[in-house]
Amino acid sequence: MSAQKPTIIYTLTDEAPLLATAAFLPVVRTFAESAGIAVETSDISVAARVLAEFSDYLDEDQRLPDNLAELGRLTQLPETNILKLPNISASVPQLLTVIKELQGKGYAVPDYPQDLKTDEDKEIRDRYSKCLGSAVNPVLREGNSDRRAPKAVKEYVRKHPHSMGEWSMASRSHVAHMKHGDFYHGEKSMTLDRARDVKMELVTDSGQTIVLKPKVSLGEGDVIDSMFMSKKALVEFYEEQMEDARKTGVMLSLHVKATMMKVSHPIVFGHAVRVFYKEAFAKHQELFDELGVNVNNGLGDLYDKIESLPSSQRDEIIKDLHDCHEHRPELAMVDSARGISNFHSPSDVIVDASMPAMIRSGGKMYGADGRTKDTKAVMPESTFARIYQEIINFCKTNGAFDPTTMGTVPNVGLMAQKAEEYGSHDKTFEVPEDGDANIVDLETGEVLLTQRVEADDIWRMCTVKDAPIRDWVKLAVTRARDSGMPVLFWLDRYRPHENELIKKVQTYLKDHDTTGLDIQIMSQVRSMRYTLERAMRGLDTIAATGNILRDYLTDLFPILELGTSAKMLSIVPLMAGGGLYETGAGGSAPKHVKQLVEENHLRWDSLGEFLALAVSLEDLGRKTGNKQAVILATALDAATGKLLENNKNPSRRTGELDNRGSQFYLALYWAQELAAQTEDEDLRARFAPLAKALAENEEAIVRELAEVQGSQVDIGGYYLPDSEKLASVMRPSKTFNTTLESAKA
Ligand SMILES: NC(=O)C1=CN([C@@H]2O[C@H](COP(=O)(O)OP(=O)(O)OC[C@H]3O[C@@H](n4cnc5c(N)ncnc54)[C@H](OP(=O)(O)O)[C@@H]3O)[C@@H](O)[C@H]2O)C=CC1
Ligand SMILES: O=C(O)CCC(=O)C(=O)O
Ligand SMILES: [Mg+2]
Repeated sequence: MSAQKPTIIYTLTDEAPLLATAAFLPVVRTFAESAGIAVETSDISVAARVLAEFSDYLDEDQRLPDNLAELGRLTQLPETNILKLPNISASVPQLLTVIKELQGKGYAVPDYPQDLKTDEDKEIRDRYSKCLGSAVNPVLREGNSDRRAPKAVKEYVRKHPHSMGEWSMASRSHVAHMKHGDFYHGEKSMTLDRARDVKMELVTDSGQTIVLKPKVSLGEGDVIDSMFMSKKALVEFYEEQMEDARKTGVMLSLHVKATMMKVSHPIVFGHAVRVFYKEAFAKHQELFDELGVNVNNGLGDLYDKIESLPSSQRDEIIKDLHDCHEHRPELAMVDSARGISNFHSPSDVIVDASMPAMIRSGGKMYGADGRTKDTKAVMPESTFARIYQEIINFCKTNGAFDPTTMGTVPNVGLMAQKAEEYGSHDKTFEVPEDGDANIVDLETGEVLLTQRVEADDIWRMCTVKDAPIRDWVKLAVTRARDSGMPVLFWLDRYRPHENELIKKVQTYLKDHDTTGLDIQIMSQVRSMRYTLERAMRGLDTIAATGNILRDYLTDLFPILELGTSAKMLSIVPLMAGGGLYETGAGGSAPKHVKQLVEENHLRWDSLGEFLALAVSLEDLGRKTGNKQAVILATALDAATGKLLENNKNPSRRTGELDNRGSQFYLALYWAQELAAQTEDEDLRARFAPLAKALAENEEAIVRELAEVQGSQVDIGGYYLPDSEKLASVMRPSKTFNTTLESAKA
């Protein structure tokens, strides 16, 4: 970061948000620099993270610094101001494509070792695992989460509601989750009486002690959990559900979050694929083992691996796989036109986005024939699955929500310092043998938590530090006070972990003046019910939740309320005093890249960026006493309001206004707001000519932006696009570019 100049760090990420950034950054810089603010970039794309991790394999001029680690360090400084766009949390199949693209571009990064034969293989695999899954967010999110729909967005939706599928009382869609043997039913939890170092060990029935995690340092008041998922129970559950779906003729879909729960959920996913194709696996297991097939990476992995076989052998396998469909239920599809099912890749169906999409569509998903159908949504882990059944019940009884009248459900989520599942990745294991899985105090040898496990069960430990819990309670009280809304803590006293949290919430609430506030604690299912009943009547309710429900609810409610979580304000007040401003609550929208490359239309909505930038500028202005930054922020908010009022959001249809056009309108309205304000003469004088020039050229610019649409474009790569090609595709209006350039000091 520059020593004197106040700085906003703008992250460069992946897929659609990276494309949008190529167009938006020049606009941001033009405005920010007028207030003496530097806008620096930090590339934390999955490609950049791989290159940084394997610098030692690269030529000197190809090397990249470890930007993520640097940003992680900066989160600990009070002056830090980061604008974070969504990034890919890569599954193994995605990582393999990244590696292939980088190698094709002359970067000598090593192959991803599928089979661990040597120590070197293991080392490379360990290094790659740092780039897998949710590897960025837990590092940067050194604060709890505050996500909400701004008033202007709610007002916009009331005028321009999105479509909602109809719910029928006769809908057969439902959620299927385990009733025993999953993490929920086998959880143990405790609050530490003092700081302790612990280890995770398995004492096998054969008398061996296997240390799985040698040391975890914990502080006084930290909450720790030990939980396991029984493989036997999981496989039985899948078998039952698949049979039930077949018998009753309902489609089957699987919803996991293999990216965020990057160790446990790929395994959970893999078992589903193996059970579904049981006979084919039984017949070809030996060959699959030889080929190194790993269906934790999806059926796509199997298809890739059998490519190398002689065609007769390959055809036999494919036939055997197809035969399995004869006595299995119909599978929900990700892309029915291309025959890509729900089992193809663990990162294609991610529960936070997939369940809300289904609920928004009246409980339906796509089948192989391209038609939408009722579905059995299989979500093995019951801990959080039950909330979805509750909303399905509600919609079946009361019909779909009406976006023009429904209340809003903001979220205050516990996630700082790798809270709960965020910190579980290096503490999750597939159990090698039957035995006792113990969390043991390193100094005293005391067994703090013990579980009876069997071979192939998944055993994991989660932790939450005490300070983030205090901070979360404080944030919830602050939001209740600022908004006047009631707060519900979604905590289930029958779940050991949440029972520990309840005690802490009750204690820490006493640190605050809560007079006049409506703060309640209810189990997840009751919380859902209570919140939905209120939302239906137009009433607002803040959900204060743990990390997973933070993730699930901040897609669920925005998708119902606003049609997309891209229109959310998503703030992470860093515990060290800085700010992390996230853009929307959604992901990196791979489908949008496809449309851009094929038709040169980017339907990505940058509203999340606009909203986040305003808060980032305001925060920077207040903290550094930079009045111009605050004026920029106020003007930007007004411009965003005008953009919504005039409905200049990107359209989904090629040929109509897209992301680039929407950004042009934002620049126009922002300049007009600055030209109209009277608080700062310098800013007025600087932006009045720009406002005038952009307005005069509106027609030419919109035409130039529309003209390019409709044909293919080349951005020189997917994970590591060529920056010049990207700039030329994303900035196609000469008139806009030169007008913007003319505003520079
Ligand atoms: N904060 C983060 O870093 C996050 C990262 N991710 C990562 O993103 C990737 C994709 O995840 P996925 O589950 O497909 O979820 P996404 O949120 O990326 O996509 C789901 C759908 O939401 C819509 N959408 C999301 N953002 C926007 C936007 N700004 N403008 C318009 N529409 C939007 C799109 O709908 P449509 O196609 O109908 O236009 C999109 O296809 C994964 O790698 C995942 O790990 C996911 C969530 C958060
Ligand atoms: O970190 C991730 O993988 C995704 C995070 C996410 O979906 C969210 O924060 O809403
Ligand atoms: Mg999410």
